[in-house]
Order: sequence, then structure tokens, then C-alpha cells
Amino acid sequence: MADSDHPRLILHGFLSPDVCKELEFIHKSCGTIGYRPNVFSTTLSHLIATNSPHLILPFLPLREKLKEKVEEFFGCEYELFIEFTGLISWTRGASIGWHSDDNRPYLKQRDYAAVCYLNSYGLDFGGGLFHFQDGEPTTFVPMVGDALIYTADSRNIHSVDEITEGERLTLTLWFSRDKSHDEDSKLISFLTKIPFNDSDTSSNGYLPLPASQNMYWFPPEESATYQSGFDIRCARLHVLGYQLYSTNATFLAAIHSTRESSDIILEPLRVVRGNYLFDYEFANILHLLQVVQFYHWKEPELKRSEVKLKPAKIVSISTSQQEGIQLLKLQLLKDQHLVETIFSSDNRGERLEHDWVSFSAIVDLWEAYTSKLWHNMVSGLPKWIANQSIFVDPNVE
Ligand SMILES: O=C(O)CCC(=O)C(=O)O
Ligand SMILES: [Fe+2]
Repeated sequence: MADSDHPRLILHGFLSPDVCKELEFIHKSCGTIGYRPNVFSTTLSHLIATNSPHLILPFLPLREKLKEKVEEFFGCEYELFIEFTGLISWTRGASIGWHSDDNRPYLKQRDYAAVCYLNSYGLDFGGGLFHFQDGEPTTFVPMVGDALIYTADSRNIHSVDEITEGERLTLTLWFSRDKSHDEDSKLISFLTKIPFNDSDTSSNGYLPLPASQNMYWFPPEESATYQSGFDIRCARLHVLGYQLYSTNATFLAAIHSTRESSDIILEPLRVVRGNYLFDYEFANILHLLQVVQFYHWKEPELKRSEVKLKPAKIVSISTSQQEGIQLLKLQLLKDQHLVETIFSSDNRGERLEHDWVSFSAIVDLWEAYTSKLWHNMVSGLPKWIANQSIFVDPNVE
């Protein structure tokens, strides 16, 4: 598998399927426009910036395990720092030609790369095969749970074929020997700016706060115009069969005026599916999207658990409400054809038979999941600050 001219390592089944699902949940509810066309990304600093710092916790054991593997394989124990951690997804049209990962002056600090595949070639996406220019293997077929580790220099020149369908998702890390590029110190400085108040978890301090609109607007071409393209959060809801309803009194007035309708989704929203409105107010679009994606992650588990469920509060939508829903959709998804081209693969909405009773239970389960992570993060933070390093605290469950 590896030779000294092309140092690389393949670990099959490195991540469990459930961890892959959890990271998929995070990416599909928190991801933003990426660094190349048709690419989406979720960085840890973005999670902190959108008041979801607790969502960095699921990454921590994986970062530690990967760093250990890299140091052990390349014989550089205790020498490396994590330079970057992120979830990166590629959709139809995305590709990358031959390159090494340190091939720009501002990337010279990168010594090693680790790419973990969170879904599978042939099943979740088409195209997207990984190739090494020299040495074995020449081609690597991404499969869920596998990790590919290699040096970031010219001994491992590689490329990725264009994605032809679906969404190819990875957890990607780069490692550096240069302490000045340690991701942890940067993240800790962001974390210390958040005004945590753990004493009262009922204060909903953990609700996500959207970043600026341009981070979520998918332009069909290079120019970031809002005249065409779509909002990726609404697009992700749309392909799963959900729509938005705003109770905002100024909503209809706003939508007919020049006011950016993007502002409306930063305010309380309700969710609609088919002819029903779910009678629950979400704080904003990210809150709603997190709950919907959580539903798609956890619903099969909930079905198996035989938990006794309460009836859901839903109401039929009126014709005038339907009008408002359509108008908002037109504002946020200017190019629905493009939405389908980019995210159509996400037909989990069709595979999963929607059930409002389960959905209603998921709202509470999302809250329990979130507040537990939030509490754990707040408990770990003083130690992270003291050590200037983010790590799994063995005393916290
Ligand atoms: O996702 C992959 O398989 C590799 C991506 C890559 O080469 C890069 O981001 O530099
Ligand atoms: Fe690369």
C-alpha cells in the first residue's frame, strides 16, 4: 500500500457509520459556501461564529485519533499541530486536478493530510474517484468510514474526478509542525469571546445564530449576486420537502417591497410540509434546519425505540398562508432548477415517510442533544484555555 517514495496510509472502517451520520447532520445543517465552485464547507470556526460551538465536540475524539495515527505512521510523535479541521462536500460539477496540498505559498505549513470519507462512491455520489499520480494505489474509491492519509508535499500529487451526481462528503484535516499554525489556539480565542451562561440552560443560549447572508447564497456563476441562485439552507429544506412560513407581521409587506427577504429568515419561522403547518416557532432558519436534519438523522432510531409519543400540533394551511409560503420560496430559491441540480440527490425526504408525531418528539430530542453538548463544552472550556489546546475531557461523559 505504501512505499517510501510515496508515503501514504489507507485505513478502512476508521470511522463508525453513526459518527459519519452525525457529521453529515452537522454539515447539512451548518455548512456554508465553500472555497471552490459547487463545494460546501463547515469549519470549526464557522460553528463557533454561528453560536454552535458545542458542535465541535463530536470532532474532538476523531481529531485526536487521526493525529495519533499520522504521528505514529510518519514517526513524528508529539510534533504535530492540527492546522485545519473541516467538513467538505462536493456536488455535481466539482473536481480538482493534479496538485499537492502544500502547493501555494500560504499552504507551505501543511505537512500531512487526512481525508475521511463520510459517504460512498456509487451509493451516495457518482464520479469523485481519488487518484495518485505516482505509486500505489493509483485510484482510491471513497467508501463510508475510510480514511486516507498522505504527505502534503509533491510525493503525493493527487486529483479528484468531477462529481457527476450526488454529494460527496469528507472530514478533512491538515497537520503542521509549525505551532504558529495551530488551529486550537485560533479556536480558543474565538471561544473566549462567546458570553457563556451555563447556569441556566433553559435560557436557550445554545440556539444557532446565522452568519451573514453571502455565506449561504449559492451563485450559479462567480459573481455573488442575489438575482439568481439560491439560499443553501432553504434549498436543503426544499429537497427534503419542507417549506417556510413566517408569522412576522411585516412579512407580506416586506416581500412585496425592496426589503431583503433574507432578513425574514433570521427571525422566528414555522415549518410547513404538504398542507400542514407545524405549530412551533423556531428561532431562525438555522434552528429550523438543525431540527429537520436531526430528524433525518435520528428518525430511524426513534422508530425502533418504541418511546411513547405525544400527538403533534399541526394545522391546515389556508390559501393566503400558502401564497405567503410560495412568495418566500421564490425569493430564497431564485433558481429552483439549479437547486435540483446541486442537491437533488438528497431524496431522503422521499425515502423517509414524514411523520409529524415523530417530528414533534425530535424537537425535544434535538434540545436534549444540544444542551448536553453545550454543557459539556462549557465544562471543558477552562481546561482548554489553560492548556491552549482543545481535547476530549475524560471526566466529562
Ligand atoms: O476529497 C478528497 O478526496 C481530496 C480533496 C483534495 O485533494 C483537497 O481538498 O486538496
Ligand atoms: Fe488535495
